[in-house]
Amino acid sequence: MRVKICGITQPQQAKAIASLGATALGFICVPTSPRYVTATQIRAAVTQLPDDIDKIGVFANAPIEEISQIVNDSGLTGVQLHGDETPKFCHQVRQKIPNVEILKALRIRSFDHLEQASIYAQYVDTLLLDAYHPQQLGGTGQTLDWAMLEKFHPSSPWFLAGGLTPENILAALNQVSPDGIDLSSGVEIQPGDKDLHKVALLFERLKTKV
Ligand SMILES: O=C(O)c1ccccc1N[C@@H]1O[C@H](COP(=O)(O)O)[C@@H](O)[C@H]1O
Repeated sequence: MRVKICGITQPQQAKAIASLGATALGFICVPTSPRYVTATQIRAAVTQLPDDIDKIGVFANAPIEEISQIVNDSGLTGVQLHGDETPKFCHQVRQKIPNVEILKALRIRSFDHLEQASIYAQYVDTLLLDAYHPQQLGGTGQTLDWAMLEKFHPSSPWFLAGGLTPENILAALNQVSPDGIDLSSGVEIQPGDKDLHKVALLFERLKTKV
């Protein structure tokens, strides 16, 4: 299973989290976020990471030119579209930067909202389900109703996100079977400052999952 730790701001923490077992690291490219990092900051972390770690930039309603420029400048290998991007926009991003993984984050409000996922699955590589918050785009620590996802089997791989922690991860994975998990505030001391003890505990807990 893929494990993405998101909201990385410090190169040393990026290296440590990769060596603890993360398969992907996320960098927030949304200027209003307390976890925001510039392309230069991302590059400083990316250049110290092994090739087999996915480096995902998180964007929300950013213009395609800006996404493309940041990918080129930073060495990101994937982009997570976390705003109100349409399927058409996702398709245009793929055409502009074809060799980069495209993840579409959907902030799920209700069971009906899950239907959107099948539409997006045609245009992106990977889906990511996050909890809906009326004021914040992400990194909220709010969990999804996992029971709602028990029968969620989209045609593309998908990540479970939203309020995951070392404490609740096994309960979540007992209810749903995603291809990957994504944690941010659940493994932090404060926004952008990861708690390496919590990250280590997460991987200890995941090892007990059969
Ligand atoms: O983390 C942020 O500040 C952020 C800002 C804008 C869009 C997305 C953001 N984070 C993403 O939110 C999810 C879930 O986070 P959490 O585990 O509930 O704290 C995760 O995918 C982050 O990439």
